[in-house]
Amino acid sequence: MAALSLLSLLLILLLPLCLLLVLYLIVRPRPVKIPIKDRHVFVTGGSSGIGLAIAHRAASEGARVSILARSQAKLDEAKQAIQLATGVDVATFSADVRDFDALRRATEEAGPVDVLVVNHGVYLPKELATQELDEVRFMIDVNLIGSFNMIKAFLPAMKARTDRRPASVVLMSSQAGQVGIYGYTAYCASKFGLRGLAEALQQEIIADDIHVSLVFPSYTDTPGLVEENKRRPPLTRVITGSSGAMKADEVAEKALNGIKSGSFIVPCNFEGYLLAIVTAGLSPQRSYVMAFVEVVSASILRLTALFFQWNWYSSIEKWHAQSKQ
Ligand SMILES: NC(=O)C1=CN([C@@H]2O[C@H](COP(=O)(O)OP(=O)(O)OC[C@H]3O[C@@H](n4cnc5c(N)ncnc54)[C@H](OP(=O)(O)O)[C@@H]3O)[C@@H](O)[C@H]2O)C=CC1
Ligand SMILES: CCCCCCCCCCCCCCCC(=O)[C@@H](N)CO
Repeated sequence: MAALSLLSLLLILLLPLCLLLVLYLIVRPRPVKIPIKDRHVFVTGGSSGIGLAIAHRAASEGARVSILARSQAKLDEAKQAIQLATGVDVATFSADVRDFDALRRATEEAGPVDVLVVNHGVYLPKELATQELDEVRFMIDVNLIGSFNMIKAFLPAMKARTDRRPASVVLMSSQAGQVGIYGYTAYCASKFGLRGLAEALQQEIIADDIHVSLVFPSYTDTPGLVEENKRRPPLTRVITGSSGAMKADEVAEKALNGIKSGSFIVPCNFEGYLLAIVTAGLSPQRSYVMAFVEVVSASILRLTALFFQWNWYSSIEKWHAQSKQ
């Protein structure tokens, strides 16, 4: 009897250890560290919000920083703020990410980039039934096609870089790129699109020692969010109610840590970790510890996710019942 319980105890201990060992051996791509100090970090949308916070942090960590956005006035303001705080001279590029030729000119002027942070983005929430197609196209063009444009324009010089250390392409998604949310149809589509781009691109550029990170922030206090708040549909508010806004600098810290540790998926808060695990799917995973957590918690988190959906659909039902009265 005692021997039997000893055996089962051994098995209970051994099984997870074996799983850890297997995962340690098989996780791909292999772990990598991306240094930031003395490297060229290029941030789109670097004149405001999350992008500005990332540029700021990268500068204070000793990177050479360039920022790109449309408004030269906002770029100058950002440049000044970063210079005042860190003493680092930031290069600015005024261009629209929808204009591929302008991006080609920017890459020629900027020189090879080591960490390309494709962060720019626009969000105009509305139910699809009433949203004009122009607004839909605007979000897809800027968020998705604009990201393609950036990568197409900047990747050739990144591949040809003489700095042989590992490089990084970072895409700023959103939790709305992991789960569909009422009022965000076009925005969700643009951000879900980035995931397909990122997963496929990682396979294509791994041989160049370039590593993709996909960042998934929740609501973040930024000038963009202030505008979004003014037009967010009531049901969007109800469904996302539990998510308070993070500070842009907190998100920037999570993003930079994720980039430096070469993480493919970069969550930004606790909810984000749960979302990352439950939506892991076939995404690459470099960390055997995270892989272990994904494998053992998959079913319980799926159950949790179903409860979330139950809650969301109850809210929608209740809303419609009330508005009919
Ligand atoms: N804030 C939030 O709650 C969340 C944001 N995100 C994502 O994070 C990213 C940054 O968001 P946030 O900091 O809030 O945004 P902001 O609106 O504060 O800043 C957006 C930045 O992108 C630039 N930009 C916008 N359109 C273009 C364009 N066509 N070409 C070049 N640059 C452009 C803006 O400059 P200019 O207007 O001068 O061009 C600005 O620098 C976005 O991708 C967003 O989807 C994800 C989750 C939550
Ligand atoms: C196990 C399951 C855990 C589930 C947790 C689910 C939480 C979902 C919250 C989604 C919030 C969306 C924030 C996007 C904001 C954004 O991107 C802004 N730019 C939008 O305008």
